[in-house]
Amino acid sequence: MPDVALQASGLSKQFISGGEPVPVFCGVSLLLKAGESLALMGRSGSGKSTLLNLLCGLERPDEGEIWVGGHRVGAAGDSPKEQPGQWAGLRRQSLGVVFQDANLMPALTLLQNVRLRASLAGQPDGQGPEWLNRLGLAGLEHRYPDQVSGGQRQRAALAMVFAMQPEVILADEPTGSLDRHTADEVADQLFRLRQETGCALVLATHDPELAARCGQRLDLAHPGRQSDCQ
Ligand SMILES: Nc1ncnc2c1ncn2[C@@H]1O[C@H](COP(=O)(O)OP(=O)(O)OP(=O)(O)O)[C@@H](O)[C@H]1O
Repeated sequence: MPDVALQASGLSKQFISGGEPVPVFCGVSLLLKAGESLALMGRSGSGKSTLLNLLCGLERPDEGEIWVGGHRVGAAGDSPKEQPGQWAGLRRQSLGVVFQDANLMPALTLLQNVRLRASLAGQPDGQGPEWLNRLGLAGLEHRYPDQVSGGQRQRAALAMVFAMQPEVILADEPTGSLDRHTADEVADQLFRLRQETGCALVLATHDPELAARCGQRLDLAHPGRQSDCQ
């Protein structure tokens, strides 16, 4: 695994709403080595999800560059024709993305979801039961996502992402919809497995306790950040 897992430099993004530009953030930079973790903090609407979308290629930056595993993969001026395939390959193999919801395919069991994700990443799918077991889901392998609780779905989504053995996990409020006790359990499993596997982690969260478990913190609500945007 390369030493620098994820790097971004000078990222800026604005949307157009009602014909008017709406700046979200400007000049955002970050650097994560293998095994490091970063909490993305900021009030609602400060751009946490938007930044995660840039870091996994679902949105393009207006300015700035992104490197994954030492390779420059995204820059503001890149041809849109070249980028989708490159980013899709990274999301298949190197970038494990955990969104707030809609991570699991509803027509597949938890085990089938984990196996599919592992095999798409070129990893052994025979370890699916083990990943589910490590996330505390033994016995639920053959249930469908709508037959388990929200916390169990979040754990299955994490099992799926760890089964990819990615270089980087990007997680958007992975415990946001859970009660405190379940959120703590899911967070414990997330950080334990992150440490074991050595992947880097970027975590968008409103939860200061969860953020405190990350080695680095980036606050998108920092005063002046949006007013810096021209
Ligand atoms: N496709 C879009 N078109 C226009 N504006 C958008 C679009 N997507 C996001 N925005 C705006 O960009 C800003 C940042 O949104 P984003 O979802 O990244 O914030 P967030 O920090 O993740 O919020 P939350 O904590 O509520 O999830 C918001 O003002 C939002 O309304």
